[in-house]
Amino acid sequence: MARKLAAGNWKMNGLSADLAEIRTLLQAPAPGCGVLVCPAATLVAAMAEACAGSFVAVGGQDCHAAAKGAHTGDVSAPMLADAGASHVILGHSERRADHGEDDALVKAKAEAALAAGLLPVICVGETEAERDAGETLAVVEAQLAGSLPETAGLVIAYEPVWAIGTGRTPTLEQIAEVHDAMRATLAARFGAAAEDIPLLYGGSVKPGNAAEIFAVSNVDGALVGGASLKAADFGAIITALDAA
Ligand SMILES: O=C(CO)COP(=O)(O)O
Repeated sequence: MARKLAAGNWKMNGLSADLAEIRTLLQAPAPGCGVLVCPAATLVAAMAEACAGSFVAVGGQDCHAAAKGAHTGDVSAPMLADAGASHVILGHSERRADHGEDDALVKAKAEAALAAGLLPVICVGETEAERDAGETLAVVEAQLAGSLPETAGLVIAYEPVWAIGTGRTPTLEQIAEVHDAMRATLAARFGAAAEDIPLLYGGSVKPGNAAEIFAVSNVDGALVGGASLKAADFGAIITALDAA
């Protein structure tokens, strides 16, 4: 069984004053599930310091495929690890859309992350047009085939693009269909190790819908955007996962 994981993606939000939300989160008793928060690169070191020795792990939101070099504005996996990160989100649909990232680049970044000792959180998911065309499983399978690293030390997040920041979510049956298919694909690829890969759902997860999503087959947690910014909301989602 994969360890359950509640992950927060702060996206391009958060100034140093917002670390107060993390300090509030840390006042709760440590849950049994894993907890991860991924702030912008500017906050990784300060958040890692605030979370040192606590139940909250810290991650980046992207890394370059190279360990260092002439890549102005980019951050490498060793830099994130050096700042105290243990994870890095890769292939988020916002990066695929905003920066033209394709599966091959996501895979190269994942290999770089693993080489630096970071656990990649690889994001996949269909657009609304792809779902309407009945292509959801094919799109997700192709993204997994193209973007996974060679080894099974990773986390996968299924994030339908049309559910991100919209307040809309797939039905529980639709989530189960994709998560079951992803587990089967991972088993074919990695064998028994696939059971240990946490499969997160992401897209408009809130305190009000978390419990029902966490009860879905092969859902091991969530990658939470907007509702991870406030300790009260993210704390409620963590509590729901812990109880699932
Ligand atoms: O993209 C997401 C997490 O990576 C989901 O964002 P929201 O939870 O704001 O819909």
